Amino acid sequence: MDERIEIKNLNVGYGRKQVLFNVSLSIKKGMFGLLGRNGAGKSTLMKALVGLIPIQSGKLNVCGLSNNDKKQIRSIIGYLPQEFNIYLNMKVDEALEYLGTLSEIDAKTLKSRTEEVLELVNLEKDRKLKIKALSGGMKRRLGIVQAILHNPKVLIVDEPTAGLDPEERIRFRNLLANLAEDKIVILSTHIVGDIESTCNNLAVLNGGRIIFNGPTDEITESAKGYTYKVKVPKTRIHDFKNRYVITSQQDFGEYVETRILYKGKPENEFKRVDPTIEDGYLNLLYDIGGTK
Ligand SMILES: Nc1ncnc2c1ncn2[C@@H]1O[C@H](COP(=O)(O)OP(=O)(O)OP(=O)(O)O)[C@@H](O)[C@H]1O
Repeated sequence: MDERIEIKNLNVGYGRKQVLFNVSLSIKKGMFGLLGRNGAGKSTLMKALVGLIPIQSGKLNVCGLSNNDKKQIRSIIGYLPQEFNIYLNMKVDEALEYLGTLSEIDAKTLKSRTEEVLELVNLEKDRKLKIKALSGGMKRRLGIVQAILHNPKVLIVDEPTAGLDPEERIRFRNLLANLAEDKIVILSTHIVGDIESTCNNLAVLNGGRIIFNGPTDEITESAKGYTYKVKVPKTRIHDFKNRYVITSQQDFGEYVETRILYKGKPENEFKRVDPTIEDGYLNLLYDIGGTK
């Protein structure tokens, strides 16, 4: 079976409100990042892929299955929605048994698969805990368990690291990267760091349109030659902020060290630096010309 997701000229909306406009993407095995501001349409795209909302027009093909084969598509996709809060009063193992049965996994396979996956996400010792007693990070890992119980070819995770502490965030990213060795994993997020450390390819969605689709390095390169560090005296900072796109700043008392994106002729005190993926992303989001 073809291990690719092909999306062509996809249009999706809610009632009269159109949210996705002519989205086209080709996604292959490994980790793929979908980056965009809040409200850009990431969750809508994820839901359309899983078949939870209808598409207005366009084509979807998931590993050889077209969007008309909804039931079959669901059987090869695992999905962790943004809000994952199921069966709070059930114990971890009870919930998995229930979910596995709903997915029509036979009892013997379910038992061995549950063991395997709980171990993979390091929750094997917590199987007797009630779901409401799990921490945010544990709950997210349980979310992955329910999504991969039926061993899908595709795993879709929507904003999975929001609210996690740094250690749990790294653990979660590594887990996804391991899973991506033999699956298509789509990670939707507005956190640039999540993409930077795990995804070789990404798309940026802005206002329901794809504004970038390509290798992660390429987005970083887009800000090359336009990224500067500038030490700005406190007395000038207000005016400076009005003129330039500041991507970060650090206060050193007498002066503020800023990082800016700027395409005009630099001033003497501008020190050119190598861009990060965040600079590249912001360069795309803002239409950066000369000064603001
Ligand atoms: N059920 C719905 N009915 C009507 N409009 C909706 C619905 N769900 C989402 N929208 C709208 O669609 C647009 C895209 O929302 P979506 O949740 O897909 O964005 P997102 O990129 O996932 O954002 P976030 O990171 O905040 O979840 C927003 O304007 C939102 O208000």
